[in-house]
Amino acid sequence: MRQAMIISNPSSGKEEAEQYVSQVREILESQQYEVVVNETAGEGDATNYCLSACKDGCDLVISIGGDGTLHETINGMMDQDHRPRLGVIPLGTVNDFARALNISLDPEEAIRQLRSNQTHIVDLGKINDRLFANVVAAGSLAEALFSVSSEEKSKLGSFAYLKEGLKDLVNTPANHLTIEYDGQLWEGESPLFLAALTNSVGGFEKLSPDAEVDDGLIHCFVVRNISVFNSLTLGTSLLFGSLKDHKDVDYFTAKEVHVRSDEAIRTNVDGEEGPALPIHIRVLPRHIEVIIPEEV
Ligand SMILES: Nc1ncnc2c1ncn2[C@@H]1O[C@H](COP(=O)(O)OP(=O)(O)OP(=O)(O)O)[C@@H](O)[C@H]1O
Repeated sequence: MRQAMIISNPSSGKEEAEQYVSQVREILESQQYEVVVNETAGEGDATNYCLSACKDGCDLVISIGGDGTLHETINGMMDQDHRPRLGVIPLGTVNDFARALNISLDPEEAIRQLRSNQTHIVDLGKINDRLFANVVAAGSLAEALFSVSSEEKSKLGSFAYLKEGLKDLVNTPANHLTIEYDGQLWEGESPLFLAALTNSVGGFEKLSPDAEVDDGLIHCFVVRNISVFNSLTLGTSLLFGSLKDHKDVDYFTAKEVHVRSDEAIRTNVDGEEGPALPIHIRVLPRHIEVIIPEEV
């Protein structure tokens, strides 16, 4: 019999994971899976559960939770030769990974979509010694953007990021960054460096429109030191998705990126606090197979 593991975070979203677990279990059992359910109790649990799923040769792992739970889940697959197929039931406020794969943001619909026979083999990224599914952000503006509380995020959705970001943009100091990518160099002042694997960043689905989930590329955006005057147009670009064409933004793609600074700069990885600079990012092309909805 095929084996499936459900990893569910009872604290995600509106704390409604429990009611979805039985619906997911029902679908998997109807597909002849033997199902194990693991609820997370805190940080690291989803990683440990997924690691044991890899080691036990499990066929399928379903992550029920927000981007944080998904991030922890995929980290259980690090350095594993056997990586189970992945299903995603999004319960968070942003849900970038689900957005990028056209998985419904309505959990009940996403559960129905698990019956799909279609999968997509997608890239993952590695930052220092951990994996990421979506985005790495660094710089003072990233710190401002990602310091939004969960409550505020739930209330305002993606716009919370923008609201906080714009408020701080004018006063955000730039940091001196040195970015080496595929043998090239970018050096200068920047309040924000973004490295995206998918088109959806912070809930903005058009922010990185050229990024395909399996293109083997890291899509990098470096915001150059911006004047007060330009902060408004940059905000509009964040909203309407022309970030890479903005005159104060440098855009490039790479397979491998090193970012360093003499200043102490924290990063944000898939919406969670990440390592401080220096960072080494590389793409792991077509690394995991994810269940996606059938095309209609
Ligand atoms: N039982 C639990 N109680 C409280 N926190 C938990 C529990 N299990 C896991 N966690 C923590 O929850 C965090 C992940 O939350 P997740 O991102 O999935 O949901 P969310 O915060 O609702 O989503 P979003 O960030 O998109 O709003 C992780 O930091 C993890 O350590």
